[in-house]
Amino acid sequence: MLIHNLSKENTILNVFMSELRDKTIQTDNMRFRRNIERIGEILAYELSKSLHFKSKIIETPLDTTEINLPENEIVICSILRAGIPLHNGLLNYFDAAENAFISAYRHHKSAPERFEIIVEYLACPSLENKTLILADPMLATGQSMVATYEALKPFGTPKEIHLVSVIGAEEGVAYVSNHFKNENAHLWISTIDKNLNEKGYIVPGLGDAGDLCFGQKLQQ
Ligand SMILES: O=P(O)(O)OC[C@H]1O[C@H](OP(=O)(O)OP(=O)(O)O)[C@H](O)[C@@H]1O
Ligand SMILES: O=c1cc[nH]c(=O)[nH]1
Ligand SMILES: [Mg+2]
Repeated sequence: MLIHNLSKENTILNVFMSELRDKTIQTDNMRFRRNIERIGEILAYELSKSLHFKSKIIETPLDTTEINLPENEIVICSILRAGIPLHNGLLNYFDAAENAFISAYRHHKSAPERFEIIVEYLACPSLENKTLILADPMLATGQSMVATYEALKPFGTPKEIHLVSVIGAEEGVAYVSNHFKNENAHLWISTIDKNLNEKGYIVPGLGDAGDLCFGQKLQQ
């Protein structure tokens, strides 16, 4: 799997990242969601550099011109809840993409450090020979991404897979990297943090992305 870590370069992305992480600024839910969406747009732009382009002739009012346009049939699959603003950002750029949604949440069992991934809802078009984008802002242990990919297998075999995320933990990045090692796969990520705490939260991270987007939920 090819890893594209955007934090290696200084860009405007750093402003959006600093606002997501800042414990005061991040309490503005609308700004938090919008910053994730804006990062989705940046990641879409970066990912677009790896698409397959074909030349097309366009007629302007004055003449014709040749331009290369992407040919990929894209399906964006986001993981509820926190995936929704990232999904919107990707869809803002990939106008013609088809869409899939999956609910994968970490269900904490008896001890806070133990959880399993519960997949309950799944809506997906055919993935056969398409370009699959899996979007989730947080890549902590990597289990949600992998459980999602496994749940999507009955919908067909994509010809390439792009994982899109905002913050990953080194452990989760290693886990998905290993899981997708035999696939034509890329990871597009804003930054990678060192640690995971005992509850599976990324450190320094930003906290609970789902809650920061949409408010706290009652534990099931
Ligand atoms: O890499 P992992 O260890 O699997 O963790 C990442 C997942 O955890 C969060 O979801 P959460 O279960 O908090 O659901 P939510 O989006 O509804 O808050 C996050 O949005 C990812 O989906
Ligand atoms: O740090 C983390 C890990 C998983 N999910 C989150 O929202 N934050
Ligand atoms: Mg959450």
